[in-house]
Amino acid sequence: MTIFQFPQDFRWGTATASYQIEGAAQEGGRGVSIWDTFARTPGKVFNGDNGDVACDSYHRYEEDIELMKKLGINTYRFSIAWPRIIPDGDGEINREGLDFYHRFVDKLLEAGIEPFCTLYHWDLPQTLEDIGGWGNRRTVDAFVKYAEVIFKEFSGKINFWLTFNEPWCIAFLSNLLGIHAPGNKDLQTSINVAHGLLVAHGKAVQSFRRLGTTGQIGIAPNVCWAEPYSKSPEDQAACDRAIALNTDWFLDPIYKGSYPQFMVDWFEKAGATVPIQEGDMEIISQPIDLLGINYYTMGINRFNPEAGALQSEEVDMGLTKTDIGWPVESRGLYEFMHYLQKYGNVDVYITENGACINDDLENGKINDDRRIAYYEQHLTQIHRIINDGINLKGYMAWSLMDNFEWAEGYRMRFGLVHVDYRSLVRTPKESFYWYQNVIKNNWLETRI
Ligand SMILES: CCOCCOc1ccc(-c2cn(C[C@@H]3NC[C@@H](O)[C@H]3O)nn2)cc1
Repeated sequence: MTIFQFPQDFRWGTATASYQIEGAAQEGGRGVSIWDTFARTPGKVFNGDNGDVACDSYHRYEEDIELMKKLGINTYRFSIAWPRIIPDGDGEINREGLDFYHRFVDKLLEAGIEPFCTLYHWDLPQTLEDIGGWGNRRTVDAFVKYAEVIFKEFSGKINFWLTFNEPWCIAFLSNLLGIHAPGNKDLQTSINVAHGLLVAHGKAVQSFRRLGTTGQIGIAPNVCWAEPYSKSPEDQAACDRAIALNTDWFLDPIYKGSYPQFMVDWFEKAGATVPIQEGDMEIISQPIDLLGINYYTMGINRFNPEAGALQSEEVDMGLTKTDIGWPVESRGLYEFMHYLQKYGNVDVYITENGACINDDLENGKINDDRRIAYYEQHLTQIHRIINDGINLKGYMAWSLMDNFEWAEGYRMRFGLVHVDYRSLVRTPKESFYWYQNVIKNNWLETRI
């Protein structure tokens, strides 16, 4: 057995997102989001599942906060649903939506839990998608207006802010691969979306500073760490492209004021260009205070000219997989965090990490040992990373509870707490109690 002690000020938390847990999709003045539309499009979401009810956290948030208190977390990452605040995307403010989040945030603060707020976690008002979504500058300006409403309302209550969750998913998973909403499958569209959200990010950071909003602000890319299947230069280049599209494509503009040229050249060969306007890169590269990093798995990749826009194919190496099919390999988190140092030793929070393990109730318990093993491996890497002097300041497990896992619907379960979607009864899993013990001790006791 080994004991890994964490820093005294290390933040322990969990993460969720509005569309995945709230439900009440037609309540409180909420408008329609692209995920309401996408989920109702036949064949897009497993079993035709949608977020109409989800975990009903809109009504059960006090019960959720009691679970957080029991878990012992001091930080809770959530997202605000833009369609609850400005239902048609760019028009009237919905006071009822603001009041809901005030009640929620006040309860969190009462419980001694730090709110860690994501402004955009994929639920774009449908009216803005109807005019071209993030590729239309009107959507960018509407986002800034929405962000300013939230900054003015919650400054002083919220001190940790993220503009966007997983920009690669927003741009490429959703507009090149078509797997998430709105489901486009076009390279130029996806590059336009990526650029639009980056400009929106930069403008929102400018507003954050101008309004004197309390706290720190950043963005949360999801990581793709890939290592070459062979020593061939082609396989290494295929890995470089896969890593860069999730990370450098977004963080180079933010930290360096320019896109990674080798990727710009790669896409130009495919006939796609970045729609940069005068002043965009200066706006995008507004200094930020922190980074959220979402890590789930890593890949062993090789060059394959038939393997999509990047010609980079992940090879199945026979590793243990979670129930969503992702290899369990915590080493990639350690390697990535050292890769990230090229942007400086910036303050980083792991804003998502977790395992899809679909164990169900057995005699009133959920013995999700595989999830415990996943967390033990990844928290061991977190300890190594901190010991290397990297400014890793906190960790939020994905997720507090089972919830709507996008195109996978409700069949894929990432929660520390089981949700019975018929009764909405919440049941802490064995991993909940394991994580509770880590938090209480502020140390990790490995079993080997
Ligand atoms: C067959 C081709 O496949 C291409 C890759 O397809 C995917 C799908 C899904 C993901 C994905 C899902 N998650 C978890 C979420 N993070 C945010 C939060 O809302 C969680 O629910 N992270 N990444 C990545 C890649």
